[in-house]
Amino acid sequence: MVAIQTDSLTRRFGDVTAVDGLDLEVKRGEVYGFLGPNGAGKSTTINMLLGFTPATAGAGNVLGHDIGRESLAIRQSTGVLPEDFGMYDRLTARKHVQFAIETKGASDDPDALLRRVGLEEAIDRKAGGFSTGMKQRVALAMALVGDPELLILDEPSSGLDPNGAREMRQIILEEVDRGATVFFSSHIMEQVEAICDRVGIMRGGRLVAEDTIDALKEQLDAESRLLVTVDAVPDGLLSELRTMASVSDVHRSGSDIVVVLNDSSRKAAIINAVEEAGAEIADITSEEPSLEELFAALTTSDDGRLEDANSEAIDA
Ligand SMILES: Nc1ncnc2c1ncn2[C@@H]1O[C@H](COP(=O)(O)OP(=O)(O)OP(=O)(O)O)[C@@H](O)[C@H]1O
Repeated sequence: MVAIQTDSLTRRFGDVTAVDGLDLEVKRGEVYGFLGPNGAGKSTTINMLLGFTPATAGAGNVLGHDIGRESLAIRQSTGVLPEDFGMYDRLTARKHVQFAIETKGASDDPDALLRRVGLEEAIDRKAGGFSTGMKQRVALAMALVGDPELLILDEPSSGLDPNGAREMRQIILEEVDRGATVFFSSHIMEQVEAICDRVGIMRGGRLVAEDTIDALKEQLDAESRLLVTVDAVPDGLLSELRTMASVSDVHRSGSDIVVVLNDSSRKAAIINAVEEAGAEIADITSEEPSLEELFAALTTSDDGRLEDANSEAIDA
């Protein structure tokens, strides 16, 4: 079953094509991370999915409802945390959540929802004095009203401190456990890596990559690094390693031999070669590329190659 589907969805603002022929498919029960640099078209896509912005061309449906004609039904069964969330300064946190409960015809307990998002101390306080993170928590409580089938969260962790971001992650996982689908945009790669089943990466209004994080790393031929700590580097070893298959770089960094590989299954062969050359291995560490590097590769370079941006090398 599909939760979100778009077909060549396009939105232009004058000369700017914010979203350009987007084909998305998010399955029910999935946690889908919608990524991309500033201005890539994420919020515009979300606004079209919810009927806040009409599409210029293309089509889409959310939970089986057409985004052009049935946005009310979509919003009724979706919990939304919008990018710019306006609050009523003179209303308390409880009033905000009560308002969302009434709008949805739900029967939640507003205090329980506010406790769940960590705002138990501020239930009766007016939102005018809330910090950005507190407002974000109220918005999340409102999004959770009515146990929605789908949560659409635009930058859910913005303004949250590290504890808040962790709690947000926990709540998202609890929602998925009860069967919800979660579609969220984020710039926090750690968070995305921790909870997403799949990610889609937008650039210039187009989806430039979409898959599981592991599969994306493989598709990109992403480089992994093997750090072999040795007692001493035998003469000629570095040159020998450089000639081995799948090795793209070899250098020495202190007592480590750093081998950059574009096929992580070749690690055992490297370790064997180091041992056969007579070096005593004290430690072996392997570093896989991070989502951060993957994101940078897909959104900044034309050839999609990963940059080698880690330790400073001292060439032997
Ligand atoms: N109402 C609007 N009028 C004119 N241009 C707009 C409007 N909304 C968005 N845009 C433009 O569309 C493009 C995509 O913007 P959008 O807000 O969707 O990006 P985003 O990926 O959500 O960025 P961010 O990560 O900064 O939130 C940008 O060039 C933006 O300036």
